[in-house]
Amino acid sequence: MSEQSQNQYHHLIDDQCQLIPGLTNFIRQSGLGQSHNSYNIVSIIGSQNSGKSTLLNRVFGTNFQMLSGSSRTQTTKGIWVSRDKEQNILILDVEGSNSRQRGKAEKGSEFYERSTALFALAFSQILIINCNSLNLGHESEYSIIKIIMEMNIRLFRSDQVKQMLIIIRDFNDEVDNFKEVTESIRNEIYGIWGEIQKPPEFANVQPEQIFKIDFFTSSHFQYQRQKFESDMVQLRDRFINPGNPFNLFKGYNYNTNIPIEALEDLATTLWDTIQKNEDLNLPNQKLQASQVRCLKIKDQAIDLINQDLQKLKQDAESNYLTNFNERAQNIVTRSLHHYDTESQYYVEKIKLEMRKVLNDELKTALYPIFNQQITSLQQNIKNELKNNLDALDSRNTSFIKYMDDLSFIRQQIKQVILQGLHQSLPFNEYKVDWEITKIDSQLSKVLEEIINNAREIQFVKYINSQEKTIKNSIDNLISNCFDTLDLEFWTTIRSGFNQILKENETRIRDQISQFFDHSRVDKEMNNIIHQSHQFLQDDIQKKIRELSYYLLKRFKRTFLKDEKGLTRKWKELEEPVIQQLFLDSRKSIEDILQEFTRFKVSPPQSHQFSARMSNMFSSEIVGRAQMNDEVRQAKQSLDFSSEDFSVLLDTSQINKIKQQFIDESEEEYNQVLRQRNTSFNTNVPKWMWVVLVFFMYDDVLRWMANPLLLYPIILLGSFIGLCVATGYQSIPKVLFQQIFGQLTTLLGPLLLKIK
Ligand SMILES: Nc1nc2c(ncn2[C@@H]2O[C@H](COP(=O)(O)OP(=O)(O)OP(=O)(O)O)[C@@H](O)[C@H]2O)c(=O)[nH]1
Repeated sequence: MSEQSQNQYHHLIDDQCQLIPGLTNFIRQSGLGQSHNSYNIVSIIGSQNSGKSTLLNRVFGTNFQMLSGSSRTQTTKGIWVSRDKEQNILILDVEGSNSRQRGKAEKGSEFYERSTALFALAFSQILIINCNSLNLGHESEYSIIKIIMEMNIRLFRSDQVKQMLIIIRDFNDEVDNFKEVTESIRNEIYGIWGEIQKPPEFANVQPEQIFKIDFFTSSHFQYQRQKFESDMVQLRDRFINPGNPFNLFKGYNYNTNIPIEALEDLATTLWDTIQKNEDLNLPNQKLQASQVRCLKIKDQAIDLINQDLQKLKQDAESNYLTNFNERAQNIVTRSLHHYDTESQYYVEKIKLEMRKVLNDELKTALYPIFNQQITSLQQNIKNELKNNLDALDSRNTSFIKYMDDLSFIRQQIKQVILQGLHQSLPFNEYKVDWEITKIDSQLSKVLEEIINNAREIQFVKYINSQEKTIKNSIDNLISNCFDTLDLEFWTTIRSGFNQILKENETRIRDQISQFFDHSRVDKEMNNIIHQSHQFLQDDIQKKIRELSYYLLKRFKRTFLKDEKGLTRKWKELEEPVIQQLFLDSRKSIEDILQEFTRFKVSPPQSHQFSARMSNMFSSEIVGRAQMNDEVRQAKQSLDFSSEDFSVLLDTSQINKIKQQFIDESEEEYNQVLRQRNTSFNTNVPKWMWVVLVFFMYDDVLRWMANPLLLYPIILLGSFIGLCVATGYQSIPKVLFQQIFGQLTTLLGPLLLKIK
């Protein structure tokens, strides 16, 4: 065949029983690619050199090679495909039967003839059986029809009645009666139908239920050439003119056609099945071809978006993508759109099944990228939380403001999670498979953990600072009580401590109950109260180590000072009075010391808790019998008796401190006595003062000339004058007495020694 004519044909099956790929290409190149399922297929079978190619070329405008001159060699080998010059009709020219050249083929000529004829019957809508009027009635002419009928029983699940057009060539209507001839052939065929072995279910089936047989006669090719050509034109009209009452495609259901681009798959499947000599089931074969095609279209639809998918993957690996859903949607939509467009003419069921497969594959391909996106989202959330918390920490705000800001941040991040999930979910239908609810709760869990952690840290800081405040107040209370030791020591401590707790508890409760639940607040308050009680114990224990110092200090204040706090004038007091004063003071201190045998502050309850308990005790509703364990315990703690107080100082420690105090207080007493009995200025004779003034006066005048002495004296004089003028003359008097008294104490003994 020349190169030019090669383009108008496709050699579908060669003479070695091989199906040659390229039918789809041929369909495209011959301009049938867009005909979808509105096309027809016409095949021709018949004896070798019976003028098949000649007929096809005349009727369909094809250019099949014809035998020229007197050569009787075979021109058509295997099956060749061409198309009608105008219409969407594919034409199959099948190698002639009774081929002498095929005798040596591998599986034999009979197998080959049967296979190609069966293929032509199964593949096409109209099978032309080319007969010569001269051969009619010959066994060889009917053998092919017999074979087709037999084989067609195996095609009984065909989707349409098979249409056969028997063309009787070289028909001479002057000699032969068309009606008689065709009736005779029809009877012959029905006779064959009766002869062939059929499965039981075909026993009562009439051949016309399976075959539609039409006849056409053509005039003698050589002797009635003009008429022959006119017959060919008429025959063409039956194929192409829908208005022709003998139109051969009338009533054909094009929906049973698979799309033309799947024909190659169908041809391959059919030929394989025929070659394996398996049962044919045309609708199934068509479904199979549809399946193969839909699978290919599905693969194309994946290939189409593969590059974008890879790009999305790369981008998602390096960053969180705010437009992930849009990009994923675009990928899926584009892929499905391609699939829908390309598969629209295929069997609905198969089309939908494969669409689901495509959808699943797209979802599966997107899932790891989605996972990456969620990992980035989680990281983003953590980073954003960290930045927000760092900023909040750096603002150094109050506890309440911090907690308010924290809950604002929590709300904000919740929004970020919602938005992130929205941005990462391309379709709502993916929600379940991609476990969005689970991811949402995981991300929320991460958020809650970080927020709770920050809350707890801030809470601990707050509690610590509050405990510090309480501790300072307790420190002050204890210091004051030790500075002013008296028999009311424990009462003062208890009421002071109670007051501190009450004030702080109200404040702390108010603040923390805005952010923590009732039981947590109660628990923390009890801890604070317990801790405060511990502070109190520790503070008192610490001070107790210096108890001797505080007792002596207290003793001095009672013994050395009068009720107004002024230093006693010992010289004005008689010794027995002083002794009595000493003994009284000592006794009171010894009494105070006895107070330190036990720690007399019971572990307190939360004020609000106690108040609740008290209310409950006073309530008549709660009878003793109804009192539950909690109430009973609380009541016991309120009834704390002195027996329960812990030991502070044992008897030996008390005795030791007492002894030390007695020694030190006696030393003080003796010193007072010495002071009383030692009078420097009264023991000095008056004449001695006169002599002293006589020898000193000129020196005094000389000292006065020195400004370092004169100015302090003037300043001192002015100060005394100012105090007198403003009515505070007692100030210089007291100062003078103090200074003079000290000087006398220091210098008196020295001067006495000199004397
Ligand atoms: N008597 C007669 N001869 C014809 C007719 N049509 C064609 N021929 C001749 O028959 C010979 C074979 O024609 P082809 O058209 O090549 O026959 P064919 O059946 O395609 O041949 P193969 O493909 O080799 O089987 C040629 O010499 C034609 O001129 C016809 O209607 N009657």
